[in-house]
Amino acid sequence: MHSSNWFRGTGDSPLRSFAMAVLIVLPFAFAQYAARTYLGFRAPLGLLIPPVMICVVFGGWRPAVLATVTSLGIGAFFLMEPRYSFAVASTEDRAVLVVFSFICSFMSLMGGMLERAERKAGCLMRSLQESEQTMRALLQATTQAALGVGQDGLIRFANEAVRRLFGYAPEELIGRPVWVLVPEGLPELQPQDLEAFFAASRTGYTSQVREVKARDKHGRLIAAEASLGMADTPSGPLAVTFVADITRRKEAEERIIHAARHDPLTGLPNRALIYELGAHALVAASRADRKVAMLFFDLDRFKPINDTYGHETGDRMLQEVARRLKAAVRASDVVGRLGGDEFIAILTDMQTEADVTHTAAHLLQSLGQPCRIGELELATSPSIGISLYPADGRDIDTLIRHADAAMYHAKGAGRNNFQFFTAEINDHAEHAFMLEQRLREALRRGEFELAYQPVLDTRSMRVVGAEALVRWKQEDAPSLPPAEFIAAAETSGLIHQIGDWVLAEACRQHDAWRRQGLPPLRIAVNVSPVQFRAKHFRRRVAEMLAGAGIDPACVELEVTEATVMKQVEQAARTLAGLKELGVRITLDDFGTGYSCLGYLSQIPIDKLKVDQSFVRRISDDPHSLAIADAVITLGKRLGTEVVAEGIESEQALDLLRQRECDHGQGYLFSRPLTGAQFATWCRDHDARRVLH
Ligand SMILES: Nc1nc2c(ncn2[C@@H]2O[C@H](COP(=O)(O)O[C@H]3[C@@H](O)[C@H](n4cnc5c(=O)[nH]c(N)nc54)O[C@@H]3COP(=O)(O)O)[C@@H](O)[C@H]2O)c(=O)[nH]1
Repeated sequence: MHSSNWFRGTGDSPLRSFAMAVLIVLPFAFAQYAARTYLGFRAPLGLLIPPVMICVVFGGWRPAVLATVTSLGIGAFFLMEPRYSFAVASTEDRAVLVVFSFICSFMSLMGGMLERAERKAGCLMRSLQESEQTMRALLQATTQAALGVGQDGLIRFANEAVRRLFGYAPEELIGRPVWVLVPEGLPELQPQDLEAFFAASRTGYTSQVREVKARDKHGRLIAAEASLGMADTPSGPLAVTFVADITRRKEAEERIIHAARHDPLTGLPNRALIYELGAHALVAASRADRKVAMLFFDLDRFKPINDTYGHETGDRMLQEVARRLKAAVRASDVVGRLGGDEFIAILTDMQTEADVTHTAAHLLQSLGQPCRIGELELATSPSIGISLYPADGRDIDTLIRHADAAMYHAKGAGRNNFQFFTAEINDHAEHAFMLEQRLREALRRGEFELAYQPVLDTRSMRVVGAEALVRWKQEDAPSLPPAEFIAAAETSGLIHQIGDWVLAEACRQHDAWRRQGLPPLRIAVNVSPVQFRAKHFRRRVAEMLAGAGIDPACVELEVTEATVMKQVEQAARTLAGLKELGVRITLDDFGTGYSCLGYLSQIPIDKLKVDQSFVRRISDDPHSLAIADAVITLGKRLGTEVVAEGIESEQALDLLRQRECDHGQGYLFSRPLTGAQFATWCRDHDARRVLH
């Protein structure tokens, strides 16, 4: 049967043709519907099926299709007379139509799936392209040089910023080994370690940041920071590195580190660096079985130069000393400044003590030469203490401590000389060290107490005040007088805490006497030169007074003449600050040594205290009497009160009274007493006075 017969066959009518067309289109429409419903998209390929099938069925291939269908046995089912047959088609045509519909559905389905796969692939491709473009744009936009390095160490990727950092065009770097850029400092990018880096990344290696030394095209070394990460690419893992130039940051860091380890005035190593370099020197000496000498320098008469000619001159002198010190030792030796006028030289690689002596003598000679500073020619000299490694100590701390002790010995031996540390100096230094430890303990345990010596009006013999004198009451031992521990407290700096305690305790006792009904009194407190020169002394006094709630006018601070004389201008400022607080100032030990009276008008004082060395001899020694006389007269001229200490006899008291010395204190009246004894003594004294 061919197509024309088929059209002309049974029931061959427009209606039959229409029915055939509907039957062909229906499965196709169904397939389209199914694809859209269940797969969610159109199947455009299915559109080709109807015309193809129509050609097949109605064209010359119809017999072949029928034969195939029949031979496959499918046709038998359809060739059977169906119970419900298509009214418009022959059995063969029905079979053909069923086969068509299967093929149609299958093709539509396949077409749909194909289309879906294509669309998915297209989407993936587009997103890949997008992310690659984004990545490229980001890598190009960043100011940091970005490199991609393969497992073989070759650069696979370089962004535009590499040009700025390394001087290479990006394309110049592609394919070149990364160690042309990173010659040192980043082990992961060295040939031998690169493999290990990649291996580590496979077992969960996380990104890291390293500081590296990189090299640019011109061989210049750059301080850089490399952030390393790992990327999986189709061609294998890639070490992705961002490299930032941190030269400026490193320079700033180095400046900060340098500043932290060097003395700003002389540029020499400071204490921290001296310890560090010294420790290295000791290790090296120990390996080579050599000696190291620690030289501790203190400049003689530097303070007066500083005070007289000003800090600028003093600073220039210290710079000159630093220069001479450096010039006099070898480059391998260490020269540093501990602070103030104290310098250190660590002489390494010494074989004998004679070597050290030779260098010390040379340094003494060099530093003793006058310094020309502007118009001035100023001379200082060093006192040098020397300790040796390993004999005098095996660590820097001990060596410096022992050299310092030897330096004090040199000062005591007339200055401008050097002294080696000895067993005798050691004993002395150890005693000082032990005393310092015991003082700390004493402060912690509250072992200090105050004794109070009455101060009387020489005319009326009324008690006008008390001088507070510190004592150290030791367990199972007699109390120690201040002469035994004040110097050690000053050296160790513990005097600040002790001084604070003395002032606070004296104020507390003053308040207690007031409450007990004692007449209004002034309380005198001794101030150490170390306390007086401390930066925050005024503030400390203000806090103490405020804490005690005492009327500041009742407090007399006793400062020695020597303390004031050492730095007159500075002392005058400090005294003026203290006066602003409302306290009174007494110049203690007046007449002992300095007696440069010209400065007295510059400083605000309320009282002069005639030193007890004159008062005790006032009746036997005309010279002492003359001095006491002069001090009292001077006090009158200056409008200050005058107090004489150390009055031990009626005779001395009479002489002082005759010269109108205002106040007096001494064993004639009373030895220093406890707070309670003082109150009783005052009452008894008043009673005796009334009776007389
Ligand atoms: N920084 C501080 N220094 C203090 C403090 N307390 C005392 N000191 C100073 O210690 C030095 C010795 O003092 P001290 O052993 O207490 O002796 C004082 C008196 O006991 C003694 N004195 C008093 N009258 C007489 C006397 O008639 N004869 C005699 N031989 N000695 C006597 O004099 C010392 C008082 O001296 P001064 O201070 O000059 O008035 C002494 O220098 C104290 O300053 C303190 O808390 N902090």
